[in-house]
Amino acid sequence: MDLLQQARAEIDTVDAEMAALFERRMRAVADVVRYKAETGKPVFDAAREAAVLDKNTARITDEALRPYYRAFLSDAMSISRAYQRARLGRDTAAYQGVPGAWSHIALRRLFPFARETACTTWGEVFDAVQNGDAQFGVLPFENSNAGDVSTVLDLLYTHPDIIIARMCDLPIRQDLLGVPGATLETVRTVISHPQALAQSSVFVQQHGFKTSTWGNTADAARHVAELNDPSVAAIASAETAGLYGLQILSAGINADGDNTTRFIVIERAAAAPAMTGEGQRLALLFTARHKPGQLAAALDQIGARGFNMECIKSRPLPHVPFEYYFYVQIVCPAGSTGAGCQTLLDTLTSVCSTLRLLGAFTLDSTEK
Ligand SMILES: C=C(O[C@@H]1C=C(C(=O)O)C=C[C@H]1O)C(=O)O
Repeated sequence: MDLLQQARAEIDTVDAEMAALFERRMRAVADVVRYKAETGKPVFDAAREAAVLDKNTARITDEALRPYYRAFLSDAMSISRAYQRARLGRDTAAYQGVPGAWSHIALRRLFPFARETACTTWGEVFDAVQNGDAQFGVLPFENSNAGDVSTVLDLLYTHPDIIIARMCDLPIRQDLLGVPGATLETVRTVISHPQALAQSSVFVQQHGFKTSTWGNTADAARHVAELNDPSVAAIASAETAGLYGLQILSAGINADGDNTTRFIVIERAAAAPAMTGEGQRLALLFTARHKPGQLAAALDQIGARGFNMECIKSRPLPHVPFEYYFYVQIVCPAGSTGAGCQTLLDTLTSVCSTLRLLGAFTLDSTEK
């Protein structure tokens, strides 16, 4: 047996043992499901997961393997949550748009096992989560080029029962999609959303394509599939090609290679978001008194306690002319705990005129 065969034989043995252990773990998770069904407790328990990760990572003797084991266990718990949600019937996720839209792609990467529900507007996504038709809503929050999605921020402000449960960044890559048999040589016209056309204008000009604007990228792809004409192509995502049976004629044609959209997952809060400190971000919404230095006093407290402010956004208060609210996102420092976060919040409560903890979450990546 050569080295590869030997190693694979060992991996097969380990996998067989892990398959049995996986089933055993999931049987225990099924008991947790029964408990959560009876008590109505949320599936996700941030404090428990942080403790599980720390306790078990410390058991790994090879230090170089620790971060990999942490990621492995973190994935195992994410699968455990997906299983629990499915068993509890709490696995519906809402998004705005049509299949293949960027929100839909973000949803699929975040919740690969979820039941999906499409909404026409961002407000409808909030309604679905608010009234329990969906457990989660996936919404765009900010784009690295186009900036804030202010309407979504205002909807967060006006829905006090809703929290940000997760946040993730999705790189936006536009591809040229055509029907089977189409090539770069057969294409004459390219259709897409104006923004996608603008992002890909250098490529489009180089090839001398005519352009035509469309309501959104996913619909453009659907239209190209329906036309079944090799002279018409769409600019959309690779995922959209799969949905509508199109081929990728050219990948990554947008010139703005660092274009990234930050998405949030919203959830109806059963309780205040659980703060665990290190590794988390806190999202705060607050208003400040009309006195000199009030905003600075709040920000000073954040800095003085070692929390790094990642962003601050200011928006007009809904229905109160020329008054403003602030959204602040901060990173919990290394070594910080839930108690340290609570102390910061208590201090801010005395400095701000209103304060709401909108979320305590980790910033996920949608890229594997
Ligand atoms: C199993 C549970 O549910 C979730 C999944 C966990 C796991 O798989 O270990 C841990 C905490 C929860 O986020 C639990 O609450 O114990």
